[in-house]
Amino acid sequence: MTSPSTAPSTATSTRPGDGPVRANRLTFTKGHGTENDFVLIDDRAATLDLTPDLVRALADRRAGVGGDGVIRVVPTAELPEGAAILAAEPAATWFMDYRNSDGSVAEMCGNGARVFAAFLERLDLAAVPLRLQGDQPALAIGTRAGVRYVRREANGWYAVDMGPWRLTGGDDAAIAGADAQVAVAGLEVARPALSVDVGNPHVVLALADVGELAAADLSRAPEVRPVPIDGTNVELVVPLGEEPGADGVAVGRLRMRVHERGVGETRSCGTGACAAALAVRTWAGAGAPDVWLVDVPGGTVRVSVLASGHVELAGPAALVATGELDLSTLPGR
Ligand SMILES: N[C@@H](CCC[C@H](N)C(=O)O)C(=O)O
Repeated sequence: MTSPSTAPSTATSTRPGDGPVRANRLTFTKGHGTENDFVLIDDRAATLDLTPDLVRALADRRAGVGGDGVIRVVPTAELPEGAAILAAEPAATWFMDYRNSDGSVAEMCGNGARVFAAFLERLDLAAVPLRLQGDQPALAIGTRAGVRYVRREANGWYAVDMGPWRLTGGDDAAIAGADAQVAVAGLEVARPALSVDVGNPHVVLALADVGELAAADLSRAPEVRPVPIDGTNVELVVPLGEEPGADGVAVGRLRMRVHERGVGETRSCGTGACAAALAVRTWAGAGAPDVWLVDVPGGTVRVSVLASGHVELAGPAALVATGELDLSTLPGR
């Protein structure tokens, strides 16, 4: 993404103008960001009817390809929300159509945005006019939460400007440090928690130590009160203190597990890492670090609170396989 010449040109399995399905076989790529894994579909021709049933079948880990979600590349102009996105940013020509593994639609996926950028590079679709973020070239992408900008770092990580964030409960929640109660199986009492909106909804609760974090049973959805109307992602965090960053400025660190809306427990959640860092930073008060390393079961991501009022997520993205799925083998087809 730093320049068109860095985009790999191999394994482009769909020709421009083709749909992803030929002879009832769907071409897909499998990718992950810190083991939050996705089935990626090149639908640049916007011909695929990505129904909830098809999403569930693709994401099925036994009868399908398997993934926490499905991500479709589609021209932004083809989406109902596309006109508003393109009016805000004409360079956001490609839209990340993200679906949870249960078939539901979500506004945003942070790990998915990095993997989406890597997939656009693989497809040679990332050499669109790049926008400057500060002095860095960045790829603009359309999402249901609005335009997002992705840039490549020297270490190969992708950094996503995740846009504005807010504590859902406003100043009162910031002062109290909580606006919800969450009961988690395996933990004895319900805990106070802080709701954070980073384009999609999150509720973050702090646990005493890594022993408690390990004891939490996330095979069932935590019970959140008051019940969020649209559901929520829930992050369990253990703050691990501060450490010196590369430039000598203190960096915060925390460990996190997550139960994702529409999925279940996953090995990483990018928006969840942002929400977790923002909650822990709020609890820590004035002088807390702006940069946080978030350790998740699938690796580590970096969250930075930007002076612009946005939050940035950085981490790896990997494309691990490309193949064809025989759609006639899927249930109901
Ligand atoms: N894993 C994603 C978040 C995906 C959406 C989420 N499950 C929701 O329904 O809001 C991430 O990396 O952010």
